[in-house]
Amino acid sequence: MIEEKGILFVLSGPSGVGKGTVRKALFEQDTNLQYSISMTTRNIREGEKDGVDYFYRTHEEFKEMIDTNSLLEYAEYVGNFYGTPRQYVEEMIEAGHDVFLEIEVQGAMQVKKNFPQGVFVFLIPPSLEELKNRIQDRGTETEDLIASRLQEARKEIEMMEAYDYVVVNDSIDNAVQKVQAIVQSEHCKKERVAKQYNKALLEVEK
Ligand SMILES: Nc1ncnc2c1ncn2[C@@H]1O[C@H](COP(=O)(O)OP(=O)(O)OP(=O)(O)O)[C@@H](O)[C@H]1O
Ligand SMILES: Nc1nc2c(ncn2[C@@H]2O[C@H](COP(=O)(O)O)[C@@H](O)[C@H]2O)c(=O)[nH]1
Repeated sequence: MIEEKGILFVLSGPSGVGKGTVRKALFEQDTNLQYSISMTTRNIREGEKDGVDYFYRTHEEFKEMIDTNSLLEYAEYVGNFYGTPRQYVEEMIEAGHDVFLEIEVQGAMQVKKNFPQGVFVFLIPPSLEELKNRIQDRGTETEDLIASRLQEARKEIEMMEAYDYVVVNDSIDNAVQKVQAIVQSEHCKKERVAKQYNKALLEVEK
């Protein structure tokens, strides 16, 4: 019989589009998904918690993770490093759990190269004006950093064709519903493939 592995979902999109907001709302509905907490060298923001929002690390500690091949992917983004701890993701997937990554585009493309069976979802804003308003209203970045993140956003949006799905985050409810539908549909696909495979195996064994 085919071993049931978990599905790796990757959510990307420009900074401020609402990835974290959509993911948190999705996790309130879908308790079967496991969130992979990333490592970062950026400073902790007010209200964030180490080990919940990120594992906050020094540049030296992050470099050590790179050197020991402990990251599934990593990227430098607007002056800081971000990466996905490899062991957690691999163990969860092997054990049959679905894992959810919330990462920027360079990292997502590394995952796509090494783990093409993943499901890649790109979240876009209704407009660039609205994206700017969302980052500004969040109030976590200086004007300079907002400008750098918006500059990155233009490059990132050009990459959306590399993704399996594109979802517009117009309202949070709409976006969550669509991402939830993607998760369910990928599950149905996986179950159908497993059933077909197991049926074919039984035929061969007859
Ligand atoms: N559909 C929406 N309509 C209006 N505001 C939204 C919507 N989705 C998210 N927001 C708001 O936009 C801001 C940015 O959202 P969030 O922090 O989730 O973005 P993000 O993509 O995770 O950003 P980053 O990549 O920088 O971590 C937040 O203040 C959030 O409340
Ligand atoms: N390549 C990766 N990108 C990541 C990871 N964790 C988060 N991110 C992305 O970085 C930017 C900036 O995040 P912020 O918290 O400083 O606003 C954003 O697009 C995140 O999704 C990761 O492990 N790898």
